[in-house]
Amino acid sequence: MLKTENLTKGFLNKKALKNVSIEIPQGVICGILGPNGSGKTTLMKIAAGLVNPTSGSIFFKNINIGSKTKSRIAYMPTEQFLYGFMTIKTVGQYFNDFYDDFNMEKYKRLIEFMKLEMTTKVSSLSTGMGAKLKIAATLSRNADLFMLDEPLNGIDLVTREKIIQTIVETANENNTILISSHLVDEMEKILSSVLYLRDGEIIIQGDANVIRSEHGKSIVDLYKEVFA
Ligand SMILES: Nc1ncnc2c1ncn2[C@@H]1O[C@H](COP(=O)(O)OP(=O)(O)OP(=O)(O)O)[C@@H](O)[C@H]1O
Repeated sequence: MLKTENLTKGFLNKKALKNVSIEIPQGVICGILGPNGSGKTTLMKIAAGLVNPTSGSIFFKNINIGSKTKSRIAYMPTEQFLYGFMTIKTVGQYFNDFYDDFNMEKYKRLIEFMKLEMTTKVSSLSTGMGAKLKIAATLSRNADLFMLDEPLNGIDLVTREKIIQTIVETANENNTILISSHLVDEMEKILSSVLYLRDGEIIIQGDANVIRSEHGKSIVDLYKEVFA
């Protein structure tokens, strides 16, 4: 579903991605795992069509990333991208107007599940509440590829569980979910595929069960070993 060939991205004298060649199949929840600065966000931004690679290629369903692919990809950045003056209700209306694949019923259900109120203004949300809103809005699209950059950061334990549950409910055989995270412990149980990124390079990639059995350890333990 998402394929890159020798993807490289340079910023001035820094290479954020170095010859990254990956293939992420349809129907998986794939973790992009790596420490700070390893290139996770850069990879997602290139796949979302927001950043151009310096060299190499990237395809989504065999089409070059561009205007055609953007409408099928739902990308949730780490930063808050919703306007402070909006209420949770108007965020839903805004998404509904903007994206043909937006499911307002799912949005209403997720807002309730996350214990948010439709009348609350974005500017008055706490960090964790803002994170829940971003997740609800992004996962209410019926996209083919969802990319969630650090969806659990700064979020309390109970809410992290809710977010994980929502991700699992959204996953199906027709879509792909890509999640970048440092909180590998909590992600382990839902990841069916993983990419380990170090310093812009892919060091391990593939099916989570195959990687577990090849290395004789969990995804978390392998993470600790590789990045120790
Ligand atoms: N716009 C930019 N200008 C210059 N350097 C950049 C830019 N964006 C990213 N970088 C550099 O590219 C490298 C990879 O950054 P990236 O944000 O992709 O990492 P990350 O794995 O998402 O990190 P984190 O976990 O801290 O969010 C870092 O060294 C970063 O400083």
